[in-house]
Amino acid sequence: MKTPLRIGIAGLGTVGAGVLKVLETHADLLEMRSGQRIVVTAVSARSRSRDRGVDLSTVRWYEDAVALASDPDVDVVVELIGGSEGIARDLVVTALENGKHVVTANKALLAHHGNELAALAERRGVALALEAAVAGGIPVIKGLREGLAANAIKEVHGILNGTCNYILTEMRETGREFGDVLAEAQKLGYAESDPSFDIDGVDAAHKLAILTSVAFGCPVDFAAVHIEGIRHISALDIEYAKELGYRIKLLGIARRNNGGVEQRVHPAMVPIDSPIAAVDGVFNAVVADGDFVEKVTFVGRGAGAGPTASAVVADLLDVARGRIAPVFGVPSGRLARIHTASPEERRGAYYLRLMVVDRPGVIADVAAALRDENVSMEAFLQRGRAPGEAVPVVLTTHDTDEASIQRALTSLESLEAVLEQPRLIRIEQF
Ligand SMILES: NC(=O)C1=CN([C@@H]2O[C@H](COP(=O)(O)OP(=O)(O)OC[C@H]3O[C@@H](n4cnc5c(N)ncnc54)[C@H](O)[C@@H]3O)[C@@H](O)[C@H]2O)C=CC1
Ligand SMILES: N[C@@H](CC=O)C(=O)O
Ligand code: NA
Repeated sequence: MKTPLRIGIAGLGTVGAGVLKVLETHADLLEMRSGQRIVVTAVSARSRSRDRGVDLSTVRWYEDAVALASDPDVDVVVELIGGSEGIARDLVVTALENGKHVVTANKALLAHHGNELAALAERRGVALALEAAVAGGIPVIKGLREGLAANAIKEVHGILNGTCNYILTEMRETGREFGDVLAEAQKLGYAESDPSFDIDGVDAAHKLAILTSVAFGCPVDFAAVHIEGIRHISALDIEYAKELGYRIKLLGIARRNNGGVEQRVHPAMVPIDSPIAAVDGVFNAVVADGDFVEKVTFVGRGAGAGPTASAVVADLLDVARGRIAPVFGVPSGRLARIHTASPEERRGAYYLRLMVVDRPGVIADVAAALRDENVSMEAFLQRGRAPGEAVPVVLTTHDTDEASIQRALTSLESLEAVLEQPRLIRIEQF
């Protein structure tokens, strides 16, 4: 019988408490599957008194999480504190330097420091496992790195933030306000400790940067991701999307383009009958397009205690089985830097909403601004009459260059009859 695999968990919040629960519930099942008992020998968290539903009285408690990384009775450090700097980074670096395996759900840390941490883990011959960091409970890292390893990947895209998808779904289905739904997502344990990371698209960008590295075999390059969030999505846009046959989703897209790879996170309209449009609530979806397998879609819960803990514990099983994969699918010295294609190189359709003064000649001015940039309109909506007052005018375009639509937008903004900043949402046809 093998000696137990001893783990130390730093951070006992939503995910940490979830991991304790899975380990307790499935102790025998996990041992049967891996051939090794997994035992928690040490923990660190801010509040010692909080009830986490699991008896921790025999477990060593560290006030200083970094000290846990030097405990001789810990084989694997599970980092569930969060944040790209400070304590989480110090803990992971110390654990790897001490030759301990690390399992983490921390996408911010990996997006900013993944390259050097992967190199350090390789030098020490230990695992740095990250399944929980991207799309929560969906085994998308394993899916790409192992299941699709025979393919050159052309594109990977998807819904990568559960909080935003939950907010957009609730707004659409119930007409509730953005702020109320966000508070609920926080209560459910979906949101980041700073929820602006969710709603401003930063969390999805962290995940996309990691996915891009695994999909294309390049170093993680968070700075290369173009990021827009969902703050400006209004109930009006959600209604118009419905009417035009679309749903609004916050998407992450990494696509080969002009010899490079473009990486973008932004809200997009997707056709209502596309598979991704049906992915609602806290669910995430990742679609990978491989040259031999073609499109593969992964769908599941992208946030919350149970789903995220499921991914953390699966990584612990890999460690117990002695399986140490290259962190990003390729040994870190062989990750090949790749040219970043600018978002300006996008070609596609767009939705545009303007608030204009309802008076003769305004629509002709709008049409002229688009004509001057060679932008062709596909649909046009203006309902109701409010002479002299603000009314919404909505249009969609045929495929056009991003650079052209951005120039047209600048002209439209400068029209005296355009009263608010125009809203532009990309339309993605998958
Ligand atoms: N909540 C979710 O659905 C998901 C979260 N993640 C990631 O998992 C990580 C943890 O997230 P949550 O559990 O949601 O956060 P949380 O805020 O619920 O828990 C964080 C824990 O870290 C502890 N902590 C903070 N500073 C500490 C310190 N200096 N020393 C020791 N402990 C400290 C807190 O006491 C708390 O127990 C983050 O990296 C997050 O991005 C990843 C996927 C899903
Ligand atoms: N805040 C994140 C948690 C999972 O990564 C999300 O909402 O997706
Ligand atoms: Na995952």
